[in-house]
Order: sequence, then C-alpha cells, then structure tokens
Amino acid sequence: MATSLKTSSTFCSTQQNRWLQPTRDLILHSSSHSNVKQCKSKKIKRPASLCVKATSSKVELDFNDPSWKQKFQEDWEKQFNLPSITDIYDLKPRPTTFSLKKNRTPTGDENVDMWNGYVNNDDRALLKVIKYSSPTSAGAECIDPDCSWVEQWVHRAGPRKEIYYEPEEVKAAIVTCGGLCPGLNDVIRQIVFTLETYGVKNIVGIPFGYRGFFEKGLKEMPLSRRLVENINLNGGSFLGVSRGGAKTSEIVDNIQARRIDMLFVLGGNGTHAGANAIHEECRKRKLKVSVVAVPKTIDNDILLMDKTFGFDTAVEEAQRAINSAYIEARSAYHGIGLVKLMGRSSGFIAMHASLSSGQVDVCLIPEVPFTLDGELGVLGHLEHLLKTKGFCVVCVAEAAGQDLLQKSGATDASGNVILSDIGVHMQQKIKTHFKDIGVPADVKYIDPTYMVRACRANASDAILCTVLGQNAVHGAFAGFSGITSCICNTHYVYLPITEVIKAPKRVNPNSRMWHRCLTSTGQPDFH
Ligand SMILES: Nc1ncnc2c1ncn2[C@@H]1O[C@H](COP(=O)(O)OP(=O)(O)OP(=O)(O)O)[C@@H](O)[C@H]1O
Ligand SMILES: O=P(O)(O)OC[C@H]1O[C@](O)(CO)[C@@H](O)[C@@H]1O
Ligand SMILES: [Mg+2]
Repeated sequence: MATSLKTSSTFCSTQQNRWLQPTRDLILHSSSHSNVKQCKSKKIKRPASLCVKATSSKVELDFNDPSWKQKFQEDWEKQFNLPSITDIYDLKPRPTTFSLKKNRTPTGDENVDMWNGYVNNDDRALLKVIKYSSPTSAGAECIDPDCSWVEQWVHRAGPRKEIYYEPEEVKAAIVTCGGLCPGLNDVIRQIVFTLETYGVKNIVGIPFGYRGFFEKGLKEMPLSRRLVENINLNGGSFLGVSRGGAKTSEIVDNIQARRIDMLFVLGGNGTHAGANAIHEECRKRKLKVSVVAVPKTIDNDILLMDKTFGFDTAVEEAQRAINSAYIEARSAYHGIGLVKLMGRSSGFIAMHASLSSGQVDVCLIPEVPFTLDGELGVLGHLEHLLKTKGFCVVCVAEAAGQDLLQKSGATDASGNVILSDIGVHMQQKIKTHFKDIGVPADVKYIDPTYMVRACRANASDAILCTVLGQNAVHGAFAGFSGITSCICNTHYVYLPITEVIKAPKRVNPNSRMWHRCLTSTGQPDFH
C-alpha cells in the first residue's frame, strides 16, 4: 500500500514519537498485513515510517546508501531555493539605493561601498537546531532511523547590496487578505517606510483583500509615510480585508493593467496559496513582478516558522478571557468557567493561553481527541475537580471535538469549513450532566471571538511586524518572487511559499510544549 502524504508538515508514523519532517511530498510504502513494512522499491525491511520518498524532486532516499545525506541536502537546497525574476529575465543588478549610512564622503556621494550592513545572497540560517539522539526523544523530528544530524539551511532575509529594480520607476502595491489579525497596520506601515527609503514614490494599497483587484468601484489608495505614520496605533487593517474571490487570472490582468511591479501580500494559508498562484501566473506571462508575502494569522498555523505575527497578541487577549472565567468560577459555588478560543485547524492559541494564564484545568485542542462522557471523559474529571478544589476552568479550541458534533457541511467565501460550535455544545453537556447527577454546577461560558484579534499588536508582535515588513521589501528589491518573509528558529529568513502551504501547521501532541501544557493543567487523558 502506498499512502501519498501531500504535506510538508511533521506527520506521525505508525510508531508514536517518530516524526519525519523532510519538507516535501512524501510517499510512505507499507505492507498492509505486517507490522514490519518494506520500502517498495528497494525491498529493504524497516519500519514504514523510515521509507521516505521525495516525489516532488524524484529523489528516493535509501538510508543504506552512504551518500543519502548529501542527496537529501542537495534536494533540500533545490526545494528552498528562492524563485527570482532573474530566473526568467537576464537582468543586470544595480547598486542598492537602500543605505542607513547618513554620513557622506567629501564629494557628497553616499559611501555605500564601505558599508557592510548588507546580507550576502549566500548567507543562510539553520532551520533546526536540536540534535535528537533517538526517534523516541520528546518531539523528535528525524529523517533517518538513527535520527542523524542533517543541516537544513534556509535563506537569510535582509537588504542586498545589489537590487533588480529602479526605485523611481517602481509601482508597489500592498494587499491584506483573510481575517483580521493584530499587526496588519504595523506591517503596512513598515513596507511603506522601507519602500520610501529605497526611493519608491508610487505606493498603493489595494482595498479589501484580493477583491480589490476585480470588484468594480474599489479603487487603489495612494500610500505614503505621512499617511500611514500612525496606523499602527489601531487594530484592524487600514486597507480592509476580505475572504473569497480567488480569481488569479483576473487579478494578474489587473496587476498588468495597473503596471504593478511589486506586490506585498499579507495573509494566512489561503492568502499565501493565492500569492503563489499570482506569482506563477506572472511568471507564465513573463511579467517582471515580485510577489512577496508576509505570514499573518492569529492561528499560528503556517508551516516551518516560529510564529506568525498576531499570534502573541491573540494569546495575550485570550488570557484576559481565561482570567475572567477563572474569577467567575472561583467566586461561584461549584463554578465551572468555560472559554472557547479561535483556531481554525490548530490548537496553538488554546495551548499557549492555557500555559500563559496558569489558570486552566483542562485544555482541549483538535490535535488530541477526547471524549466527554464515560469513565475517562472530560465530564467525570470536572466532577472530580469540583469535589477536590471546588471550581475549575476549561479552555477549548474552536476546532476541538468536531467528531462529537454534527457537521454543517458549510464553507465560507474562501472555501474554509465552517466549524460546529464546540463551546455551546460543551456548555450544554456540562449543565445537563451535573443536573442529571444531582450536583450543583454554575457554568459560566465565555466566547471572546473577535476580541482576540480586533486589537492593536503587542510589543513583541509589533517588533516582529516591523522586521517582517522591512524584509519583505528587501526581498522584492533583491528580485525574489513567490517567497514569504518570516522568522525561523529566531532568525529572519525567506522561504519559498510552496514550502509553507503544503498543510496547516498543527500542535504536535508529542512535543514538549503540549506536554508542558499537560503538566501545567494536570489533566489526564480523556480517551
Ligand atoms: N488555494 C487558493 N488559491 C488561490 N487563492 C486562495 C486559495 N485559498 C484561498 N485563497 C484566497 O486567499 C484569500 C484569503 O484566504 P482565507 O480566507 O482562507 O484566509 P487566510 O489567508 O487563510 O487567513 P486566515 O488565517 O484569516 O484564515 C481569499 O481571498 C481566498 O479566496
Ligand atoms: O473572520 P471569520 O470569517 O469569522 O473567520 C474566523 C476564523 O478566522 C480566524 O480568526 C483566522 O483564521 C480563525 O481563528 C477563525 O476560525
Ligand atoms: Mg486560512
């Protein structure tokens, strides 16, 4: 049996704790009748999880081959190579116009050559820094059976000494798509500031997401440092956002008609897929356009990066809801505080808010199945908590426990599944349960919904936004396109969009972070 896993995310093999993360499409060959699985082509006996085939690059890894590591790294290099407008055009670079050095030489020329503040195109950052000694190490991400150390380098972000656009001739556009997220205005602001520093004069905002490219009556907004100076003081998006309308061809017609040279796209998974489609279409039409994305989502569900901007702020806001639930529960006789937090496909906000607040007794996330009823169910544990400590707080991620609910089958304008309401369901179940067993319980349910994202970025997000926004502009001037500006392993890097959109990032139930959360809540397994 060959199972094609169209994902670059860590995926759990048949053996728990054994996680593989070669960021490419993988084919897992397994024999259906035995626990010992074989690599189909080589007939090598080893667990299924260790038979890895990189289909996208047609490189099959055979770990008995002494040069497998070199092959892996060559393949990695190809995968993470940054697409550039120089791939389709024979372009001559020019010296950059970006310089922070204000001192001038006696002749009045900027002393650009002497300044060493540029990033070399060959600079790299390491994506992973832990050497796991065994696949059974907590959170291990292994490539081969011995969990060998393999360097996985990605391209360092920042200003280059040479650029591929004449700033005076550039028209740059910014668009914000998907749901709101703290920090959108900070990124818009920094993109504008940095473009102006290069000398760009023609900067426009596209209103209301991708819709602004084709909806009649929506006009582009001229942007300048003066106009965006204070927009970071408010949440939301200065340009507006929207979902739906994935009309790549029309969008690119519009880009062509408006003579846009650089497009900065702020958004989540969907937006990145859209940005990559625009980049591909521009390439097909041989347009000299750089499409650069900046990963935005409170959900923190984009692959490979430490975090997306807005996530920290959302967690901080979520903490306030948890604190209110705690105070309500603590002050009531047999109080049960229940908080539902956003996260379309992953439990990062719930896990981090539970950890940071320290007030949560039970944290439920979509990555870890649970039951409500029965001996091992959540309700029984709540009974125990009321008996032993008199009150409790539950934090549930919106995508958790969907298997317990009827599916609506509905989708939003972008095609995202509309989730059934686990918060309301749990509230009812808890009330009914305690009524049935004749134990008083005072349930206080809080759903902070949009409050966690319709706010201004906190300090750490504001800094992240500043760096990512600036680097997005540096990336475009360096000629890259189809890339995203992000933070990996604490360093600022560029990744090809294709590598980050293969699947949504999800909480690894074998990670130390989830285990830390369990230690903090003290909750048992609920299944
Ligand atoms: N596969 C795709 N190809 C092209 N465009 C897409 C694709 N998926 C989504 N889009 C477009 O990207 C935009 C944003 O998508 P979506 O609503 O899924 O938000 P998102 O970027 O994932 O952010 P959020 O984290 O808020 O969900 C929409 O206009 C949508 O039409
Ligand atoms: O803005 P909308 O369409 O209500 O979408 C809400 C969704 O957007 C997010 O805030 C970001 O993806 C999710 O956490 C949530 O499920
Ligand atoms: Mg999305």
